[in-house]
Amino acid sequence: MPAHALSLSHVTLDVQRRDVTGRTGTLRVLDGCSLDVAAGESLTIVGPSACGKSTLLDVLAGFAHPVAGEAYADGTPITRPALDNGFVAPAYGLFPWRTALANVTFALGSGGTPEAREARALDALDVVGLIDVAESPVSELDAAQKVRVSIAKTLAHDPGVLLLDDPFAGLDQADRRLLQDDIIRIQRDAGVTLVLATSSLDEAVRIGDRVAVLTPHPGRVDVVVEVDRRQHLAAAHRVWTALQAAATEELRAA
Ligand SMILES: Nc1ncnc2c1ncn2[C@@H]1O[C@H](COP(=O)(O)OP(=O)(O)OP(=O)(O)O)[C@@H](O)[C@H]1O
Repeated sequence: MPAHALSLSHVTLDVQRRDVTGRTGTLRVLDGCSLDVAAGESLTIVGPSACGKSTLLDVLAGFAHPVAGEAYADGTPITRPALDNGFVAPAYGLFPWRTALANVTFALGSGGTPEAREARALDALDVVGLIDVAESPVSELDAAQKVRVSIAKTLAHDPGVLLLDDPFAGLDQADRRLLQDDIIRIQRDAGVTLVLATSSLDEAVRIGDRVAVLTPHPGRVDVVVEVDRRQHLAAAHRVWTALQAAATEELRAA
């Protein structure tokens, strides 16, 4: 599948919330967010907790719908989830009693022959480095391997886009590093457009060609920092400065 270009144009999104007294109210989660991601580019999103990173990914995945503005894939409005708009579901979406191979094959649905589905699933498991444990039940895999199965489930659909929501949170530092390197390789080899939300500044700068910094309450795209690989530290410093400014603003507003 060719990579898709994504864009958000002045996206504003509200959710209905119920407070402790049972009264419902409207919370503005995203406010006028605009962002362009070129086909084949890798963009990471970073920002303080609850600033709207997951919601922004949900809009790109077609799971959440703006009250104003629009999200586009290759210029076409994103109105519902599409399989080639590959959202990587968290690892807890796996069937633990099934093998890694069965989990990935199951995710492919019923199209084509069982042999063709199995071949695609094996290819995807090979890409994420799990061919040797393809026949192991997911319950026997470690946390990092479970994340890899989740990525394989999405890759098996040959998506034009990979959307990842803090996929490596909770993994230890070494596994996290290995998975970061792998996602960089997978994105380059497959040529997909990658959008990854993360709570880690280091991860954002390592993976992204550009890093979008979100400010909270409501979520706004504050700055987008271009990452020059030769000037890695300079990019990290610019993202950190933007994050500090967002945190200071939040403290003042509180
Ligand atoms: N469907 C919903 N119902 C109620 N509140 C929601 C809903 N979706 C998002 N929110 C609220 O919107 C805000 C932003 O949530 P979101 O999960 O997008 O932020 P985030 O940056 O991904 O957070 P974190 O880094 O903690 O995962 C939060 O205050 C959250 O509680």
